Amino acid sequence: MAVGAGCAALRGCLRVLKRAFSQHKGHSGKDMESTLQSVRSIVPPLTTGKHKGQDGRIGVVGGCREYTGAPYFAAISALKVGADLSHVFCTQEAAPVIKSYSPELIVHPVLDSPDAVRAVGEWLPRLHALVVGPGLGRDHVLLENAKGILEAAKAGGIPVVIDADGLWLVAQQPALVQGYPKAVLTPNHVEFSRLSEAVLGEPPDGRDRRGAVLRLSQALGNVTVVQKGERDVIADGVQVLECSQEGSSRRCGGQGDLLSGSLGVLAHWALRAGPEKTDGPSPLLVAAFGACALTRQCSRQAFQKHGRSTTTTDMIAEVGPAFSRLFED
Ligand SMILES: NC(=O)C1=CN([C@@H]2O[C@H](COP(=O)(O)OP(=O)(O)OC[C@H]3O[C@@H](n4cnc5c(N)ncnc54)[C@H](O)[C@@H]3O)[C@@H](O)[C@H]2O)[C@@H](O)CC1
Ligand SMILES: Nc1ncnc2c1ncn2[C@@H]1O[C@H](COP(=O)(O)OP(=O)(O)OP(=O)(O)O)[C@@H](O)[C@H]1O
Ligand SMILES: [Mg+2]
Repeated sequence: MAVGAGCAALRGCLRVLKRAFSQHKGHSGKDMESTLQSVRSIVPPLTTGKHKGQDGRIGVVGGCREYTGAPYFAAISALKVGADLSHVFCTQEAAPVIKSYSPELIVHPVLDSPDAVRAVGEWLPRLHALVVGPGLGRDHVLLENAKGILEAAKAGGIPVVIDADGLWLVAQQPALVQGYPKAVLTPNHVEFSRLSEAVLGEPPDGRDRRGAVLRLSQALGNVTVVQKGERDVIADGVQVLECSQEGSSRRCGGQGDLLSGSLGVLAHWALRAGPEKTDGPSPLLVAAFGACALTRQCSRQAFQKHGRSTTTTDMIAEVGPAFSRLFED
């Protein structure tokens, strides 16, 4: 018993040392392959003995008058990656639009109601992960409701992926995610600058992206941060990974939504598998790397077929084949 506990502690120490040593070095092709292998280890097997919901019940908080595509892209991506149920919590006006895109999503028209936080809160215990922000918009009432939902998710220990206007909210109130170990932020270039200025009081150093992402992550109490770009840079306060999986030169809107929706499922799978399985990088680093690689591979495959006319819908059609290619072959 004591020997077993000692071995587990030693393995834990070795993991931390390995992570600390890899903090400053580049991420080579060999590292990429070993991280992809870690992603493969968290993917749950498809077996006949499972019940609906076991492989993931994901919620997306977003969808308003202006933006109905973003929450749809995030929620459908979660399903296509392998979640069993995908919910969207949006405004009353956005709900019929999102429902009409897909009969597969469960759409709750609650986000602009006076008791939005209670209504979503009732669902939270049934969700494995929450994606906050795609298509949320910047309306004050919606942001306040998203804030209440985020606080309830934290109180319930639910993993949260924060993207798009959810990051706008966090830039106004960084304390919302400060030190929450199950949070992942997925800023694009502009969102990253905004967050850095809000949290660190200065714009990021563009010559040292790895350092800039690590500093933001540390300042937020080791929250996982994914800076999207030509290469995706991912840090969890201790270690930095880069994903340079080949994507495409198409920069149509919605690709980030595919990433955040996929990450919702992968975060759940990775945390469930735990650090013993991911062996080296933390579960959320592995999940984030997996979502980045998958999004870029979808972009590559869609671009091979559609070239300049590639849109996010074409990329979503590639989620299945891209996932198999990266994580199952
Ligand atoms: N079909 C839809 O419904 C979509 C809705 N979206 C939503 O639109 C809302 C606003 O999102 P935005 O991403 O526009 O955020 P912002 O409103 O903060 O705008 C960011 C601006 O930065 C620019 N930008 C992005 N990457 C850049 C880079 N590398 N260098 C320089 N400029 C860069 C963009 O063109 C954009 O104008 C969010 O709610 C988002 O989810 C997007 O997700 C796209 C798809
Ligand atoms: N210059 C680039 N070259 C290759 N891939 C890129 C480039 N910029 C972004 N990407 C990839 O595109 C995906 C989305 O990143 P992007 O910066 O477009 O997010 P976003 O602006 O939040 O998207 P959205 O329109 O969904 O809000 C990520 O997987 C990222 O790796
Ligand atoms: Mg975005």
